[in-house]
Amino acid sequence: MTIKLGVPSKGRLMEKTFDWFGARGVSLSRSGSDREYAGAVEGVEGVELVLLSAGEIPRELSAGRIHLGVTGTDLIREKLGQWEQQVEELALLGFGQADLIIAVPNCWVDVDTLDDLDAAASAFRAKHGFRLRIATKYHRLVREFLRDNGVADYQLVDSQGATEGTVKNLTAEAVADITSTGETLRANHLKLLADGMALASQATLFRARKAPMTAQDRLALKALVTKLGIAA
Ligand SMILES: Nc1ncnc2c1ncn2[C@@H]1O[C@H](COP(=O)(O)OP(=O)(O)OP(=O)(O)O)[C@@H](O)[C@H]1O
Ligand SMILES: O=P(O)(O)OC[C@H]1O[C@H](OP(=O)(O)OP(=O)(O)O)[C@H](O)[C@@H]1O
Repeated sequence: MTIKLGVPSKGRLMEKTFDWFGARGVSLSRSGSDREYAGAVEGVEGVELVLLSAGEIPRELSAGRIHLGVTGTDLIREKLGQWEQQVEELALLGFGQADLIIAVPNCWVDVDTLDDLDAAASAFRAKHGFRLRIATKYHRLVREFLRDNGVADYQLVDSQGATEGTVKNLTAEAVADITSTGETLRANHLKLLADGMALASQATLFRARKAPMTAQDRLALKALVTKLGIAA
């Protein structure tokens, strides 16, 4: 058998992940054409590269189909209940930083904090007869964050992309999404709440707690983490 290392197959995390491993003497590369999801690992024995969507890596780790995986901390916490029992954080990789935040329209001049949002949500329900809508793809994280901060009278509406557009499109009153430069929020006339940061995320190397391993795999894993300069 081999140790399976899951890495994002494209997008913002792939190249930086390749660079991070490369800087530590483990060369990851896509083999074949640009469109073929096959990869190669050089510099360490017994490790196989599995190219996957960043969003699918949590599930593959949890199922034990990959032993190691690189993805955002936000995706692990959102997609895996009791994530710490399923995966171990081996290393924060120092890129892919993004914050999960709650944002409301700039024109809501009386709403700057979560307390204000709670008050606005109650007033909204009384006036409109339905709950204020917050668009997000981070259902678990946003529910937990708002519950812990006493915001009650809202409903989540699912948005899998272009979330900041939902306010202009009148399908939501507020959004909960990832931001890094803040440009998308600004361009869509949204402001983040002063205490509205639910999570600071970055790309992280995770180990699956339940992935089956032979004695040989354990040696390969040990050699890999030693080469990467991390403890496991
Ligand atoms: N500006 C940003 N916007 C969105 N995600 C970001 C940003 N910066 C870093 N990230 C992180 O990148 C990860 C998502 O990466 P990406 O968008 O490539 O994945 P994905 O949407 O699952 O990809 P795919 O389209 O292959 O399904 C998340 O962990 C997220 O926190
Ligand atoms: O703060 P910024 O630097 O502007 O980045 C934030 C934007 O980037 C992400 O969208 P992505 O590009 O993944 O597209 P999506 O809308 O399809 O999720 C995220 O959902 C925000 O919309």
